[in-house]
Amino acid sequence: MRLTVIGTGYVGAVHAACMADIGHEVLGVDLDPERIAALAAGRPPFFEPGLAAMLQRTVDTGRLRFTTSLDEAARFADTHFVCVGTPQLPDSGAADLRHVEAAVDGLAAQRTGRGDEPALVVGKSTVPVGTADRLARRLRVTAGHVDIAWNPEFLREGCAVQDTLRPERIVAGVRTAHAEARLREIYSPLTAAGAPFIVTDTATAELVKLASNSFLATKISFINAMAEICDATGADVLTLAGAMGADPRIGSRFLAPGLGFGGSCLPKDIRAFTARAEELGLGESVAFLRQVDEINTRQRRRTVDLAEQVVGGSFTDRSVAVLGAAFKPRSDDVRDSPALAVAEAVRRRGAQVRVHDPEAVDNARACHPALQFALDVNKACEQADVVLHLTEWPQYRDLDPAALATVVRTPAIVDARHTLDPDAWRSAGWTLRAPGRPRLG
Ligand SMILES: NC(=O)c1ccc[n+]([C@@H]2O[C@H](COP(=O)([O-])OP(=O)(O)OC[C@H]3O[C@@H](n4cnc5c(N)ncnc54)[C@H](O)[C@@H]3O)[C@@H](O)[C@H]2O)c1
Ligand SMILES: O=c1ccn([C@@H]2O[C@H](COP(=O)(O)OP(=O)(O)O[C@H]3O[C@H](CO)[C@@H](O)[C@H](O)[C@H]3O)[C@@H](O)[C@H]2O)c(=O)[nH]1
Repeated sequence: MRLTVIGTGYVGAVHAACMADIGHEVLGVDLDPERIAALAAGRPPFFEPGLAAMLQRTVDTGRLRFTTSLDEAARFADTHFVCVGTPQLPDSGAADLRHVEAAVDGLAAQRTGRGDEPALVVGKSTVPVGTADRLARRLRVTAGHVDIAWNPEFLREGCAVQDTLRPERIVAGVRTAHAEARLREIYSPLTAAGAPFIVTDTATAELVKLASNSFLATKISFINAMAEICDATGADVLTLAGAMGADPRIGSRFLAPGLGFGGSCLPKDIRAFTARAEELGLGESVAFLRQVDEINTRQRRRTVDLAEQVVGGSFTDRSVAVLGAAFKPRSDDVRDSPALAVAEAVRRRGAQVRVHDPEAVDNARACHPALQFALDVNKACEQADVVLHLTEWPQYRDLDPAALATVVRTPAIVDARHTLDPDAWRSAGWTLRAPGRPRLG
């Protein structure tokens, strides 16, 4: 089938490439001409495992093309996936829907009437519950020949290609049988391979996305709240999480304690959900999400405080090495990165900070020009008074503690992600501290 993908960021670029890979003819659209030029040459504008090869392959077959023209998109296909950003508004925390509205209105206005069937606009962006209904009411006034559906995206950065090709579920929020049939046809290669296809109304589809992210965020903050209790009582949060997770009703996934969640989704989505609930007069129903957010932010401060304790109570004249800048491993995305928030706070408290990351240094430097960056771990750790392990890239787990001990000034490390082997580091002469694991200290 022919389809377009409007917005070619982390979601849109992956969706476009995967849809072409499963056999569709796809036109990707973005306002950013540099991004479009890179994609058209088969180069992803960000790091995502597996994407570069897939992009090159699908561009070479001719099934995937790119443009900056919405007009061309409207003429090219009858199905348009909207994957534009829905960032957080600065004051209220609500979702900024400007880009979604511009894309949907633009498509409706430029629709030139291909055949009798209405064009189908499929939202993939994360939006407040009720958005599709509101857009549909608006479109009925301007363009009765456009149908709207919501098909929220659940991919995780770092494994986005696999998540798209083998999704745990496809949620199709539709208003018409025609929209359902079209989405079933588009996703048939994935459903034939076993992906569940859940059909619902658009409001429920929008809510599945917000409720899922809120639940995941709550799980992470729950275990981090337990880490605080562990620090005060001598209990061990890793053993606790392992024992809790062994109960299948609880499950061990998303129960990893440490520095908490960041990125472009969980933090902004719980705030946008709270803002929407308050708008509906239902603030109390999700009041716990404010606590989830607060617990999460507190983990950043706790990590800074722990590091300050390790260097003797003050960062003044101290040199701090930071391992990790991306908000999670296998990504170069630094949006709301907990690691960079900690690095910046440590710098503001007077330390000299040098940050290493395998993929995210360029993005990090652009947002945090006052931090220093190093392209290899040894350079970052040279003469450091403490090393902070803040993003759990697998290569950090494989570091040789004995060799690194010869590079730093003081062999002290804070493992805020709990993926280093404490015994290996301590037997190489390091002091290793980790939040929620007071007995290590
Ligand atoms: N990043 C993720 O892992 C992820 C996963 C699931 C859902 N989401 C949601 O998907 C949406 C997109 O997220 P993202 O991370 O890909 O955003 P992004 O900022 O990486 O990309 C958005 C792209 O849309 C383009 N754009 C904006 N307005 C446009 C317009 N009118 N026409 C064409 N292009 C336009 C921008 O230039 C940009 O390239 C958000 O709602 C987000 O919450 C993100
Ligand atoms: O047990 C855990 C799991 C994750 N994290 C942190 O939580 C954040 C988010 O991680 P993850 O959810 O894996 O990454 P995202 O790519 O942000 O994906 C989330 O947000 C996307 C955008 O909405 C959704 O599509 C995904 O389903 C949802 O997992 C990262 O900072 C992780 O370090 C933890 O601290 N502990």
